[in-house]
Amino acid sequence: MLSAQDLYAAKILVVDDNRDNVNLLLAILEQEGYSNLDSTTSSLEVVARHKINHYDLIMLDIQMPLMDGFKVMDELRKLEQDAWLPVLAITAQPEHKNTALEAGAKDFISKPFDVVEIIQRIRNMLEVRLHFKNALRNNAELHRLALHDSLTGLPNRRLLEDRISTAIEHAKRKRTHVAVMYIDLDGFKEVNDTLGHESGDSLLQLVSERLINASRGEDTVARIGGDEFMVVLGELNVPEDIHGPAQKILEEVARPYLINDVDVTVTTSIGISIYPFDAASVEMMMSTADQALYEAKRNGRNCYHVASLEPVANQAGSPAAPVKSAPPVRRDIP
Ligand SMILES: Nc1nc2c(ncn2[C@@H]2O[C@H](COP(=O)(O)OP(=O)(O)OP(=O)(O)O)[C@@H](O)[C@H]2O)c(=O)[nH]1
Repeated sequence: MLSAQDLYAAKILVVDDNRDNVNLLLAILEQEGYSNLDSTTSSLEVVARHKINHYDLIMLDIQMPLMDGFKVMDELRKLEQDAWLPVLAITAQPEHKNTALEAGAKDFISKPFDVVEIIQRIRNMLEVRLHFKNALRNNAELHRLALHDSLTGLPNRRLLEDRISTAIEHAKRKRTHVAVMYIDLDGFKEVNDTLGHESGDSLLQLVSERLINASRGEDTVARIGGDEFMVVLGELNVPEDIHGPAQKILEEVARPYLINDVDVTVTTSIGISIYPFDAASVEMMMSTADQALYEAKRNGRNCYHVASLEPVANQAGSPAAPVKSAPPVRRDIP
């Protein structure tokens, strides 16, 4: 819903080469309660100012020297390609009214000014403009929600698949490697069972932050459900480059968390697939990483397993010691 506060805070630009007309319109607007007002007598300034200020309404005189209102609207339309041109044309010439509407103005006011009419037309236009802006904002929010996990704000599976696909395309062109890490917390169910679901949620949020901190800005960290996350690392020069990030994630996640004054520790297991060795498609990358995760769990948890590589034996009696895969055998990129 649009509030009176929203309406009166709308950004309005008054453009007329006659300073008296500008002052009169500003006085009418101020008297009505509008507080975010700007003005100019130079039509040449309108586009540059709109670029910076994104006005909700531009009251634009049509007959002006150097650049008339029609030319100004031509330029404004280039800025507002998918949007709604917030122009209220001002004209003394009856024959300009239709032309102004055809040129993109949403409405017009005539000179000499009729104050009651001006106030109503401004209000009508602003209502449409502000509803339009809200709709755009809501659309953007819906789009964000469709692609992100609501608990952690991380990309969800849908966005993740897109990112893996882009990373593979990039790697094909650059002849580099992509790694997909399938990350699953060890014994997370026990946290829920002993501390409650809310603490479990907090832990998932804190783990998300740790994963982001342990990754590069260009990597994608996603939550794909429950206590399962994925990290996509692009532009690996050699497959061996995965050992550092995997080890870092194991260590970061394993540092203690303070949740409602309780120290909580949790470890994680990671399955890793590497393009182009393990898989050439998004689905295969994810399912191969899943199988590798199964191996990591089987190997004692708190470790990572790279699908294409053979793991070395777990260090007996030391659950905290990660099982590392053997150094990879170098293969040429197909
Ligand atoms: N708090 C919380 N719990 C969740 C959420 N989604 C799933 N879970 C719980 O997370 C647990 C995940 O199950 P598992 O992966 O089998 O649990 P685990 O103890 O980590 O098992 P391992 O991976 O074998 O170590 C289940 O108990 C789910 O109920 C959530 O959004 N919040």
